[in-house]
Amino acid sequence: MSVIELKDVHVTFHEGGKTVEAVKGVNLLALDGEIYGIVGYSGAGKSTLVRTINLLERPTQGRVFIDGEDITDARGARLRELRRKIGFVFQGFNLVGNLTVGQNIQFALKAGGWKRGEWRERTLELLRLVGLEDRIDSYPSGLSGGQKQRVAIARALANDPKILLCDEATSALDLETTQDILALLRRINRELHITIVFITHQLEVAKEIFDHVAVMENGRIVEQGETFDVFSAPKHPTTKSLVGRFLGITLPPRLVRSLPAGELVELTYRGDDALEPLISDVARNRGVSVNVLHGNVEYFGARPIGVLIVLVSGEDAAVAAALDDIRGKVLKFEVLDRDELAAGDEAHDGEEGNGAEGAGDKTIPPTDTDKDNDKDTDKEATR
Ligand SMILES: Nc1ncnc2c1ncn2[C@@H]1O[C@H](COP(=O)(O)OP(=O)(O)OP(=O)(O)O)[C@@H](O)[C@H]1O
Repeated sequence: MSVIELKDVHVTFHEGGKTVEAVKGVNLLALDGEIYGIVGYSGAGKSTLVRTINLLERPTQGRVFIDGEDITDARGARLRELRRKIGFVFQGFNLVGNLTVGQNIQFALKAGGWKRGEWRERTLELLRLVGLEDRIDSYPSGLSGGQKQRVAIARALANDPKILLCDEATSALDLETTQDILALLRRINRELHITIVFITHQLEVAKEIFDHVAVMENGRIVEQGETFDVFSAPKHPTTKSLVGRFLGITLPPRLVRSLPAGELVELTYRGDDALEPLISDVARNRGVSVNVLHGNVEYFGARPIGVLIVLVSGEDAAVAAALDDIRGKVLKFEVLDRDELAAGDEAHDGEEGNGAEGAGDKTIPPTDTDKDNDKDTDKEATR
């Protein structure tokens, strides 16, 4: 296990007379044995940052520490030794096409100084770990994307690294294969006690395995913390945008146009908070009607975050009081602009279907509060 610390790291590229400040003064601390994730949109500087950890990219300023040792100036044999202890998994697998699976791994074993007589046994051990011992003699071209990534992971583990760096390691894979690779990485993290730094632009990956997450934007870390805390109450606009896109739910314009009068509100809440009783209480106490139009619950680790779109109707004063009651009880409260939603993209509307019934599998047609609350509870219970 290992602790990684970056102190005020900058990376500046000079290319064709242009200067690109890819990383601008990043401080980062990944603790022993955790899965530390970095998320951000394309071009934020994630790849450049993660590559400074094994000095594939040298900081133009700042220091890199592994287990308290300043490695920033490591070269020659010391650098090779460091790189052996820091495995790297790439988005594009980077397997050598004219070598078999076994030979790809043995390439790393040779570089790591393993004796030739040990290669086969060690290769089989690594392939067993990733569930591919029967493919030792296959060529990469005969493997699926997920299998190639498993081989790449086995290769990255060849020299018993203490740290594994994953650069968009699942971005080239479909959802199901992504889940398998994430489960494998989590097992490696837990069983082999390897600290993992994982960068991705996919929140579905981040929410699954990150213990700690840092959000990167324009070369800087703009927000970080425990994954659930960051995603359940995002503060920086970039985090809000990432989470909003991920959790985001939209109402078909045709449905919005057909709704009765009332305030349309989007509520984001911790899924383990009981929102349904609150909504029922508010509806009863304030004499208003609250219809749940749409709902989504996503799990971040083991903990859920929910989003509901509700329509609150009744006397103006009662609706205002009901909204006040709800506002303080949720993570995020946003009154939606009905006119804007109603004027939305007609093509999208058509795709989604003709109103509530055909409005996509996340949309719930307007019904009474209790019935919809049951649906939402069921949704959580089946996960
Ligand atoms: N070797 C390089 N030379 C010049 N500019 C570079 C180099 N590597 C990266 N950059 C630039 O640095 C910035 C950050 O790139 P980086 O790849 O680190 O971002 P990212 O968040 O990983 O995005 P992506 O997921 O698209 O790779 C970009 O503007 C990129 O064009």
